[in-house]
Amino acid sequence: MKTLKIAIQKSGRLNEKSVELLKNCGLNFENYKSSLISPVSNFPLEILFLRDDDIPEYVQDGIADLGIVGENVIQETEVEVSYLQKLGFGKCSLKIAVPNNNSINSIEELNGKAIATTYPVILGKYLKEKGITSDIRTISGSVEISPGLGLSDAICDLVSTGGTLKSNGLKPFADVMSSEAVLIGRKGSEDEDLIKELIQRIQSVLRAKETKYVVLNVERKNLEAVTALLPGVKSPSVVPLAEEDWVAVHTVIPERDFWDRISQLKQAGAQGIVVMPIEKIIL
Ligand SMILES: Nc1ncnc2c1ncn2[C@@H]1O[C@H](COP(=O)(O)OP(=O)(O)OP(=O)(O)O)[C@@H](O)[C@H]1O
Ligand SMILES: O=P(O)(O)OC[C@H]1O[C@H](OP(=O)(O)OP(=O)(O)O)[C@H](O)[C@@H]1O
Ligand SMILES: [Mg+2]
Repeated sequence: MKTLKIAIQKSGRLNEKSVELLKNCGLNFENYKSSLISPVSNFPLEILFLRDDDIPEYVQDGIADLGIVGENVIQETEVEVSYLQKLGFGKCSLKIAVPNNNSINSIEELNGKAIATTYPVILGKYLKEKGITSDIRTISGSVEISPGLGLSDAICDLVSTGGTLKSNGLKPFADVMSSEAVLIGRKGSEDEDLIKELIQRIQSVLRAKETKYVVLNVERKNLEAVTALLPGVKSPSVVPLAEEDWVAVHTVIPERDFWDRISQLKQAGAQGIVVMPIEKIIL
């Protein structure tokens, strides 16, 4: 049987979450990064630990069948790959930022200005679309210090909390793109059975993360009001309790509006609400 290869980041922002996701999919492997390649003992898969910048091309060229990498890196490397699944971590935005005391107030004022970035391709396309010509200065890291050093008037870099911008006296100015980690595959790989199986496992883990398992007690006379608040569930399980006229309801609730839903359930008569994490949801 064919052995698949999946490329993940060796170390950095996406490494831990990528390893966690694959382990949650029931894949057994040693996380020895020094070996750079780790066989999975219970699935025909090998894990390649790489610099994130190299992952899109490895996948495009078929050296790896799959990869986990930020959308920003895919756009920057301009590869032809299939986007198979958004993964919900590594969320950040690529932004243009300027020094706090800077007088740049509109995007047009970036004309003729120097912008330092590690994302010259994405920034170049963005500026072109806006009809702006700036001097893009490509550097490989620590972009935020470049205005302070007199190397540029503005920067274009990834932002999540905004802490790095703030501590370098910069303010965000324009959103270029938002990004998160995604599973990518070689073009056409989505039709392969082993890849379909892996995607299905990943989706079952992601679905479970978005949902909580809830057990609550309710008096029969309030059962209808309580179940009316659980529209997403086909048919919650209703189990009789030793105490007559009382039942236990087992259901799942989306993480998104969890606390709102819980307070509505309480108002409708739910009591003794127990909430449990879900490991996987397989449709
Ligand atoms: N502050 C952040 N918050 C959330 N996600 C981020 C943040 N910064 C970067 N990312 C995402 O994580 C990815 C990896 O970031 P990291 O800083 O580890 O990259 P790197 O230094 O280029 O690593 P490598 O050594 O693999 O080349 C980025 O491409 C982006 O998609
Ligand atoms: O908005 P914040 O939460 O402060 O995050 C933004 C910072 O995170 C990333 O760098 P990282 O810390 O990954 O270091 P690196 O550039 O050396 O990889 C990015 O390049 C920013 O510098
Ligand atoms: Mg990198």
